[in-house]
Amino acid sequence: MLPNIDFTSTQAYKYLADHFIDIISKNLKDLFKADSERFNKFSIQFNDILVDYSKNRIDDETVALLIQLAKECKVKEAAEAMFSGEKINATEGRPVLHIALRNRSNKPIYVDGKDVMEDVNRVLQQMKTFSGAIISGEWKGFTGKAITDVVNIGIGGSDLGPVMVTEALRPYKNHLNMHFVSNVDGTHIAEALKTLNPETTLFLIASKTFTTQETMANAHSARDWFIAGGGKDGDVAKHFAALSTNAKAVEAFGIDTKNMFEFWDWVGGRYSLWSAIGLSIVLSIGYENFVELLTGAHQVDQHFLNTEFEENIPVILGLIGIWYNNFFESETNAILPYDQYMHRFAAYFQQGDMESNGKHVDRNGNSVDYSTGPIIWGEPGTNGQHAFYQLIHQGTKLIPCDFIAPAQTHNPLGEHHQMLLSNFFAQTEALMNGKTREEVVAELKASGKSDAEIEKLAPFKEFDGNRPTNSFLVKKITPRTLGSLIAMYEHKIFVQGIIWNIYSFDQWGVELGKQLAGKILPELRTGDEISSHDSSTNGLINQYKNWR
Ligand SMILES: O=P(O)(O)OC[C@H]1O[C@@H](O)[C@H](O)[C@@H](O)[C@@H]1O
Repeated sequence: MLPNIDFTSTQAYKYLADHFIDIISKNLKDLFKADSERFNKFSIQFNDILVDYSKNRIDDETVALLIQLAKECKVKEAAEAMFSGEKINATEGRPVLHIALRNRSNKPIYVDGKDVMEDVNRVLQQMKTFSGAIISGEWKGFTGKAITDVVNIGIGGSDLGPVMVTEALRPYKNHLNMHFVSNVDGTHIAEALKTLNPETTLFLIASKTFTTQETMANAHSARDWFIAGGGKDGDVAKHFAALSTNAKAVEAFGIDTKNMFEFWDWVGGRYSLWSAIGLSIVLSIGYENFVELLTGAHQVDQHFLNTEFEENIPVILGLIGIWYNNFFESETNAILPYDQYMHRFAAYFQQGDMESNGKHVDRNGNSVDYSTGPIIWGEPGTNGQHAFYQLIHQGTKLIPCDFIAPAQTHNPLGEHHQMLLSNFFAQTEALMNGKTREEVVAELKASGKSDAEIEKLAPFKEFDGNRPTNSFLVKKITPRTLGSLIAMYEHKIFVQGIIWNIYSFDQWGVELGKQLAGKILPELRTGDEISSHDSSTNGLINQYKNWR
């Protein structure tokens, strides 16, 4: 059972509310000046990842009170409930066990009396054998040629994780060309198929439920293309595999269940890249590297479960997020990787975080009167600097930012990496320190501006600073460090969901639109004028019919 506590009625929350009034008047710059130990105190190194959270609007008391909050909200007990296979996803009646998928210790984890590790290891072995045959070229297509291209057809959690990881780990990739098709917009699959040869293409139909409209439509179009390209029904087994929890639907689609890679309803879609959904990752970087990814995540799982809150990265990150969300009333959180390969990291955690904690009903079924999950967004640096950082530096909104950068690049090229990292360090420093009126005036004077010009320009060139950041300095982006980073964010989201007293592992909010689209689709099939909706929806549908 998960705890059921209104965090706003805890002692810690009341103390934090008072303490907030004190902190709001303090400047980060001064906090650094006042405490030479601040960086040492407020940074944690975990293997090859240094997490520096010292540039946050916190002091010793803030951290102590936030930790008290986590304790009062029984975060540890909740983590233990998750790790031991309790059905903490109560609205779907399921355990939440992505941690079992990367449980490299193989310590048994029981669901309804059965050790799930047997199934986990069986499917991992199946993925190893299959990927080995495809990568080595031993697996032949219907005309006897080896596979050259792999198309993962899936959406949401069955797409974002595999895309993000295969992109982030491109330096580890083999000769197979990877393609990802998610959108039901026919353009997506049409463009992907243009360059492909049915004789040498393998399709992975990735869908937990195997009922998702977009994925099924794309899968059928891929199958039609394959048949039109010379494949026979009997050849489908050589070119289609399914990654799913739904064996019946896989069979009904015509995929041999021998080519089905199973996972289980205790794996949430947005937490599924560690499962059979990761087959495209395995095909791209090889099984050994996939195991490294799992190992990195497993190490963080153990850290999260066993480390005191003071040194516990996901707990600290989760609490700092709550500090901004519920006291500073910040609404968004930017994730800014200074690594081109990580360009889908923010998109991945848009689903990871927003689908998990974008809820306004607490675990009692009541509407909450506090703010929950933040809006997650971001792009790789330095591109973002030339686009939206203006608002982060000088806008009216407080935007806590996560900066992520590798110390070592996979592409040493002249001074590129030093330039990149100089920007990473500079941005967090600039956001913290800002630029005072005196500094601006001195600078303008030195550039020869008149007093009148200086007076006019100075307000626009001033930076308040005091803008918070977390810095993640990673020795190098490897399968292992990436696995660790992802798991840190996953558990951060968990910590926040527990404190907000919401269910982080369901996603009922995506259903209504799906239901209505299901009703509208038949209306679009006819030429009749539509009048069954509000006037806006009717108007749009009828104009669409006029124009199509
Ligand atoms: O893997 P499936 O069943 O096709 O689902 C894909 C996605 O479907 C969406 O509707 C869900 O909100 C996501 O959580 C999920 O990842």
